[in-house]
Amino acid sequence: MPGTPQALSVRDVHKSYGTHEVLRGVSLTLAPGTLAGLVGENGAGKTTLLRILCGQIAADAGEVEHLGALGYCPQDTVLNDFLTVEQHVRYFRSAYGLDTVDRAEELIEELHFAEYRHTRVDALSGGTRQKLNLTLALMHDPQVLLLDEPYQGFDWETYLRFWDLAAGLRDRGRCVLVVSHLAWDTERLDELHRLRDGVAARWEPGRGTTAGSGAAR
Ligand SMILES: Nc1ncnc2c1ncn2[C@@H]1O[C@H](COP(=O)(O)OP(=O)(O)OP(=O)(O)O)[C@@H](O)[C@H]1O
Repeated sequence: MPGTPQALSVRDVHKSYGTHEVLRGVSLTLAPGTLAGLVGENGAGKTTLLRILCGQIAADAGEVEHLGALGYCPQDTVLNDFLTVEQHVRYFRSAYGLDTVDRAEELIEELHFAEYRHTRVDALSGGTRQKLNLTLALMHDPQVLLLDEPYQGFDWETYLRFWDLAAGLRDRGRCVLVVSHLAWDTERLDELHRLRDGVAARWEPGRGTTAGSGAAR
């Protein structure tokens, strides 16, 4: 809708690694209260785009804007093997400047791993590490969430809980972008975008792409 502030706005983003042109003008807009998917084949540039969106790397050209705080859950967990779950939460509380860890506690309960609160990361299963990774990305209740393959290693129950969590965030007005190499469970999404040949396009599986990639909603 014209005039409505977008939660995330990406305009004509370009990125090359040496002579390898990965992003060739990506445009994408997401409104507040949107649960969106971004799919693309291995190597399509999804992680590159997310790293640009969260400021980890610079684009060669283009503009990115977002409302409020941003949460980024990277594909690889960024955890310290020698710290417990609770120590990670305390560390991130301080990094985010939060008064309480109430939201982290809620997420730990929602994702069902409270029993590992005092366990060191090197003794956690891969799925539980990923639950902690997700909790750390969400515990400051960001307005915009960028989740790179967030359900890797989750068992079925946890996978379903993840989607409940994502839908709940959307219902509270958050903008959630779930990135995957598979167009899987797309009916859970409000909208789906595909990254291909360096550009993003709105995509309806089985019905093809829609011209004008940035013209979401
Ligand atoms: N730091 C880097 N230096 C050089 N090339 C890179 C770098 N990071 C990524 N690439 C290349 O850029 C392309 C896009 O990589 P990227 O990780 O963004 O893709 P992706 O869509 O996330 O892939 P996947 O689904 O496998 O995670 C790949 O060809 C990759 O090899």
